[in-house]
Amino acid sequence: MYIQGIGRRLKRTSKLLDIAFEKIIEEHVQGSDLDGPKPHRDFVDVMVSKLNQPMDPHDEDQTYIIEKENIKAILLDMIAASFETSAVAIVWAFSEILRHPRVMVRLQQELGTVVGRNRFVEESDLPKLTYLDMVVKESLRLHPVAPFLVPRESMEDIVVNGYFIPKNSRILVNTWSMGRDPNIWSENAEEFLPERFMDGNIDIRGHHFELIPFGSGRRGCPGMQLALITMRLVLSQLIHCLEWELPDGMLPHELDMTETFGLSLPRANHLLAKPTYRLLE
Ligand code: HEM
Repeated sequence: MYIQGIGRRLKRTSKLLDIAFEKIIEEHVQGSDLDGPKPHRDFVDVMVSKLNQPMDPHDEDQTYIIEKENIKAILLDMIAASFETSAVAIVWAFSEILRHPRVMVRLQQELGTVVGRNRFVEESDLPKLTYLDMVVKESLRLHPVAPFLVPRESMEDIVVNGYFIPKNSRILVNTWSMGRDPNIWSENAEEFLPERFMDGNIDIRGHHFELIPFGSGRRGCPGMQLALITMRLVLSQLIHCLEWELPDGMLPHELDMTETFGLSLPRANHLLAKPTYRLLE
C-alpha cells in the first residue's frame, strides 16, 4: 500500500496512457486498411504491420507473437525517452545562450549569413550552421541530460585502465563529471565556451569517450539523430525569429543555473525571458 497515494496516481496515469496508445494504434490500423500506398509510413505503421506475427519469423513454434501490448510498451519507451530529454537539453542550451550575449550575437550573425532575415530556418539549413553545432556540443558537455547514462553490469572480471572491475558490478558512467574534468577540458572546464570545438575533432556520437551525452555502443541512444535535429531546429528558430530579454532588468550573469536531479537533470527553476519579433516583414 502507498500511503502517499502514488499507487493510485500510477494507476490513473497508466490508464490515461493506455487510452492514448489504443487511439494511436487504432488510427494506424485504420490508415493501413485504406487503398493505395500511404505517402509516409511512420514508426507506428511499421510496428502495426507486424501485429500478430511472430517476433522471430524463423521460429517454427512461434513462441513470441507481437501483440498490441508489445507495441504499447515500445511506444511508452520511446515517448518516455524522447520527450523530456529533448526539452531539457533545449532549455539548458538556451539558458547558456541567454547567459552569454556574445554567443547569442555570433549565432544571430551565422543565421543572418546562412538564412537571411526574410524567412524561417529550415532543416536543410542545419548542416551549414556550424557555430550552432558547437553551441549544442558545449551545452551537452556541461548539462548532460542523463548524467549517469543507463547503468551497466560487468559480465566478467575485467581490468580497465588499471582498475579491476569484478564480475556482476553495477557500473554508472558519470558523464556529468567527465564533462567538467579540467584534465580533459583544461582549467576553463566550467566555462561555457563553444569555440573549444572549433577544430571539429570531437563529436558527440559516441566515438570520443570524453563527450558521450548520448552514451555509446549498442545501448547508446537510438534517438540521437532526431534529438540533434530537434535541438538545432528549435534553438535556431528561437534565436532567428525573436529577440530575447531577461525579466526585470536581470543581467545575463545573474541568470540562475541551479540543477535539480530526477530522472533527467533539468533546471531547478523555470527559465523566464521576454521575446520580441525580429524577422523582417
Ligand atoms: C537531447 C536529447 C536526448 C538525450 C541527451 C538522450 C540521451 C540518452 C542517453 C544518455 C541514453 C543512454 C545511453 C547509454 O547508456 O549508453 C539514452 C537512451 C535511449 N534514448 Fe535517448 N536521448 C535523447 C533523445 C532521445 C529521443 C528523441 C529518443 C527517441 C525518439 C530517444 C530514445 C532513447 C531510447 C529508446 C533509449 C534506450 C536505449 C536502450 O536502452 O537500448 N532518446 N538516451
